Amino acid sequence: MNRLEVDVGNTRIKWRYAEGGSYVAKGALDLSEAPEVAKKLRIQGVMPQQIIVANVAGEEVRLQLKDGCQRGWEVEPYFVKTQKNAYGIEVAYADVTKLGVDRWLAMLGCHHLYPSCAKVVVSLGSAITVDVIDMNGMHEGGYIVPGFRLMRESLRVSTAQVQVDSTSLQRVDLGKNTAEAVEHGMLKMVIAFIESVVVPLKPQNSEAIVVITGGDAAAIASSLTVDYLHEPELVLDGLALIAQ
Ligand SMILES: Nc1ncnc2c1ncn2[C@@H]1O[C@H](COP(=O)(O)OP(=O)(O)O)[C@@H](O)[C@H]1O
Ligand SMILES: CC(C)(COP(=O)(O)O)[C@@H](O)C(=O)NCCC(=O)O
Repeated sequence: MNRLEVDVGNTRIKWRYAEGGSYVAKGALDLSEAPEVAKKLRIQGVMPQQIIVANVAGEEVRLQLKDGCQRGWEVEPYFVKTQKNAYGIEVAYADVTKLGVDRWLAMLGCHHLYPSCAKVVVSLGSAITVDVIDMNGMHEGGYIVPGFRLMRESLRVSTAQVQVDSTSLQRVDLGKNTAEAVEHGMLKMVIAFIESVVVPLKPQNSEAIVVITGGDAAAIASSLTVDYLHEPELVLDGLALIAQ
C-alpha cells in the first residue's frame, strides 16, 4: 500500500512517501502551504492510499489538510493521537492528551531505533523540546523552551535595537556586534541547557544516549558538548511504526 507520512510542526510540514514498502520521495513545505499539500505532492507523483499525520499546528491546519487530502486523493488522513502506554513508552503526563503528538512520536521512533537504553530526545524545531526516557521506556518528563527562530523573533518584537535577521549558529564566543551577541548567546544557552539535562543522568545511566532531531539539529550538532546521535526524521519514524 502506498503510504504518505506527514509531520506538521508550527513552522514546516515534513513528509515522506513509501511505495511498496520503500521510501521513494520526501520533502518539506511551509506551514502556510497546508491547504495545497495534495496539489503540490501530486505534481511529484505522490499517490497515497494511506495518509498518516502528526499535527501540532492546530485545528484549522488539520481541517485544511483533511480537506486537501480528500479533494486531491480521495483519502481520509489518519491523525495520530498521543497514547499513555503504547509501543514500549509510558508517558509521564497525567493528562496524556496534553503531550504534543510530535514529542510522543519522536520518543517512539527513538525507542524503536535504540530499544534498551535510557535516552534524551532533543527536538530543535519551532520550540526546543527535551524528553527523558529511562531504559524501560518510562518517560520521566521533559522541557519546552523557545526555538531559535522564536528567540530571535521575541528579541526583534520586544526590543528597539536588537533587530537581527542572521541565522548563524556556529560559535559561542563573546559577541562583538549585535548579531553575534544574539546568535552566539542563543547557541551557548541551548548547548548548556542540553548539557545540564544530560550530565546529571550519566552517573546512574552511563549508557544513556542523546538523540537530536528537528530542523535546527544539524546546525547545532557540531557545537554540542555531549555525545549525540542525529536522527533527522524521528517523528516520521514514529508515524511509520504506527502505520505498520
Ligand atoms: N529549509 C528550511 N526552511 C525553513 N526552516 C528551516 C529549513 N531548514 C532548517 N530550518 C530550521 O528549522 C526550524 C524549523 O524546524 P522544524 O523541525 O521543521 O520545526 P517544526 O516541526 O516546529 O515545524 C526553522 O526554525 C529553521 O531554523
Ligand atoms: C512543544 C511543541 C510546540 C513543539 O512543536 P514544534 O516545535 O515541533 O512545532 C508541541 O509538541 C506542542 O504543541 N506540545 C503541546 C504541549 C506539550 O507537549 O506539553
